[in-house]
Amino acid sequence: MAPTPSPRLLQGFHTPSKTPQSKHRLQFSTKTNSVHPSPNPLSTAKEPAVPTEHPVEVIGRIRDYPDRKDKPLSALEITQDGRSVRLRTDIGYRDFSLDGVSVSEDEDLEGFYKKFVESRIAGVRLGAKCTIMMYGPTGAGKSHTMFGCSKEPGIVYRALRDILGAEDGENGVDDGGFRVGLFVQVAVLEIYNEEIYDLLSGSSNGGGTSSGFPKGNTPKVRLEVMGKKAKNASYISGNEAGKISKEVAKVEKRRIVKSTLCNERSSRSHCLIILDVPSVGGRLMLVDMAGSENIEQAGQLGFEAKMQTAKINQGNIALKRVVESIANGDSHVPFRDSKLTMLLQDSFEDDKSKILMILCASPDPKELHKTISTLEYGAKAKCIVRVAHMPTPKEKMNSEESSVHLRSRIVAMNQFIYKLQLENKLKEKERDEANKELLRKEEEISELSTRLKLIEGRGCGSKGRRDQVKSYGDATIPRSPSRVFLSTVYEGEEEEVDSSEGDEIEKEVVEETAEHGRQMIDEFGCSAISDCHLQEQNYYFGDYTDLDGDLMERHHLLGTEVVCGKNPRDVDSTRKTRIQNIFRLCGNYRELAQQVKTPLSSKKANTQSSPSALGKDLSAKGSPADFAQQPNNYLPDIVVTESPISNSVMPFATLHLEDEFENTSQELKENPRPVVPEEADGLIDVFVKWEASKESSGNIIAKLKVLKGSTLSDLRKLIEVYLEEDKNKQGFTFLLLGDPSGVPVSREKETTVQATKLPICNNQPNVRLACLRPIKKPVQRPNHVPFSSLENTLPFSSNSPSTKSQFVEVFSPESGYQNTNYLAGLRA
Ligand SMILES: Nc1ncnc2c1ncn2[C@@H]1O[C@H](COP(=O)(O)OP(=O)(O)OP(=O)(O)O)[C@@H](O)[C@H]1O
Repeated sequence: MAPTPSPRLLQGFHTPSKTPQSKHRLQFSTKTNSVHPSPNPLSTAKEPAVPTEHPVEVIGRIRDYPDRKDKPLSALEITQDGRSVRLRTDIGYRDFSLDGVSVSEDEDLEGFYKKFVESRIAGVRLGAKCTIMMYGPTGAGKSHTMFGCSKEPGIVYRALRDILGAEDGENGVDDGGFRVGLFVQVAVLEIYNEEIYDLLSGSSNGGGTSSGFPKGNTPKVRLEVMGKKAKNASYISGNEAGKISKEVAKVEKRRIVKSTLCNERSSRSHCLIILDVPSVGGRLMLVDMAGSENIEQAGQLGFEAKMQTAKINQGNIALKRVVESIANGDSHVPFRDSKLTMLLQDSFEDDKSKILMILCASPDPKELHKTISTLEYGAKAKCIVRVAHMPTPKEKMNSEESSVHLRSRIVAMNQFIYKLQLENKLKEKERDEANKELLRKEEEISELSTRLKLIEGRGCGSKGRRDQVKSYGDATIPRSPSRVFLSTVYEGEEEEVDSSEGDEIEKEVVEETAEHGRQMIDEFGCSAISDCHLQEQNYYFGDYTDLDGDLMERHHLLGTEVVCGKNPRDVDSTRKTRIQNIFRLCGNYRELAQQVKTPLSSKKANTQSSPSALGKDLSAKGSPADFAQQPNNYLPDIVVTESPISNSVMPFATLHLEDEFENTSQELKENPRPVVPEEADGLIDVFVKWEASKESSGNIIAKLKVLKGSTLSDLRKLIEVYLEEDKNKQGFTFLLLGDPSGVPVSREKETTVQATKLPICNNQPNVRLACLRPIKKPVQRPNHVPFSSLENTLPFSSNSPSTKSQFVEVFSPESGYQNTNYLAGLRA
């Protein structure tokens, strides 16, 4: 027999657009006659997959024959998978697909409960919401399944036991204490003639309360529906399943029953047992519906009976319409059509709620039409699917606003983070700079501390040395031939040197022999002698009055003495100017020394002209300090320390000593030191004057000491140094004969003409006269830097490029060959 669904159901699937106001979009399928209908028709369509769920689970329970002795062949066949029922008739059969089918003859209540209900009850303990409703015609076993019988408890008591926990041995069930302690609240309602009654309320002494149990057969309290719940419903609460079960069993007997043709104790009302688990938010609704019987078949006669039956069916019919409306996607779901549907509204609308519909049916072929009607209803309910909640436009807008707000906050936070990172980088940079500055300051402090210690260490000695300087002036120099260590701070004065000079001028304490000072005092009558140590090179000077009564100034540096007239300008000249001259001398000699390595004490070296040989001998002697400590070697009066300059000036210091031996005092003669080859050489005095002219009187302007082997070029350097202080300094040429009739020596020949070629002065063989012819063109003198290279320090008296180049060839480091010749010339 072909299924005959209602024309409305055959209209097919709903469309979501039809349920814009439906909070829960339930979908209903009409494929109830298929053997394996899909619960979700959308799953078979080629539409985008939408998350759905199956909120209504339909289970069929086929009761036993009332009379087992004379039972006909069953009209129902259960498939092997236990999910489909085949209804056989005389003209064919009809299959109904359910979620499960149980035959009570084969499966008692316990088995049925465990198989289809127990899992739902467990979910309620965890906070799920479940509605279990019994649907079927009268006498089909709804109340039997829900409440059981004396032999076996029904779902209500099993659920209470499972949720609350049964005492050991109670109801013959030992749960091992698993379900103990869960607190529940239970309300029992009855819907009769479309009125809600509180079965827990009313008692013989005034009615039940929420905290007590109703006593006696007191009138039932009618309740109003507020929203989706019965207002002011009584409830029983506790965690003892036994006590609550007893009360539920007691009030269940208060239901209105009536004997009908189909059921001796037919339930004339719908009974709802509502169990809440507040601690977890779980809810269990157990609904035993009144029989959906045919009025005539039920044998209800009379207007009142028919009206009662009609009211009973009102709930069933309303529930059926609700299911169909939800399934059809109607804009309006008639929940308010009956009290039953009003109280069941949450069961359909709540996303967390599931419905377990138990279809009770009789295997009796006489009840076939009622069975078909019941199975059709169940099949419809089974096909209801719940589409996942779709956000409403308002919710969507709120969500979008929320997303925009969050994005703006993210942007703001990113900007804030970026700002903090920049500030952090700046602070790190400042910290690094501060650390560097701190390190610099620490280095300065360390350096200053070192200087302070050095100064403090010199302090005592300096005072003594200054005293000795004074003794120089008083001509009380000890005449011991032994080395007298005379040390002074630079120039013996406490004046601060100009900072620009101070970097180059190192104040050092030096050891000085008494000979020089004494010689300057004895021979020249210097009134005061000051000495200093410039870059580890001795320099001392003093004033004296020469035989002509002229005030002269005598300088000694590196074996070279410079004697010059004490120009009145010198009185006003600063120490700085004097130091500049001395520095230039030192610079020249340093440069020379770097070019030529001359052994000091080797006589052979005096005749050797090979630079390599000279250097070799020097290296054989070791360091100057080692050399000075060798007993057979001459101890220079200049204490040479380990420094590039002192090493470099060592040969010239020795040369100077040769001269000193020639002019040695008696004490030195009494204690002759080993004569070194250089002692055979001597110095000649060269008086310098300008050629007499309109501008010059021709007086002697300076007296210089040079080596006999010196050339005019060498002499020029000394003169130019002297002339550095002369503001009217001019270039000059040497007059070989010392008078206007003399022929000037060209600059090119100055390097080849020895100073001894100059005319003898005052008939003294070791005295020469250098007459200078001024070159009119003034020469701009640059600011010289102490110890700079010669070409940068010494002024040029001629603009001739050849002269300059020659000059450079002699003294520049690149002119090793010429330097060698120059030294050889000096020594010759
Ligand atoms: N599975 C069953 N096994 C044994 N007896 C049953 C079974 N189902 C029902 N009965 C018996 O059938 C009778 C009717 O059952 P029940 O009262 O449960 O029907 P009902 O569906 O509730 O009918 P109504 O709608 O009129 O209340 C009861 O006496 C009950 O004991």
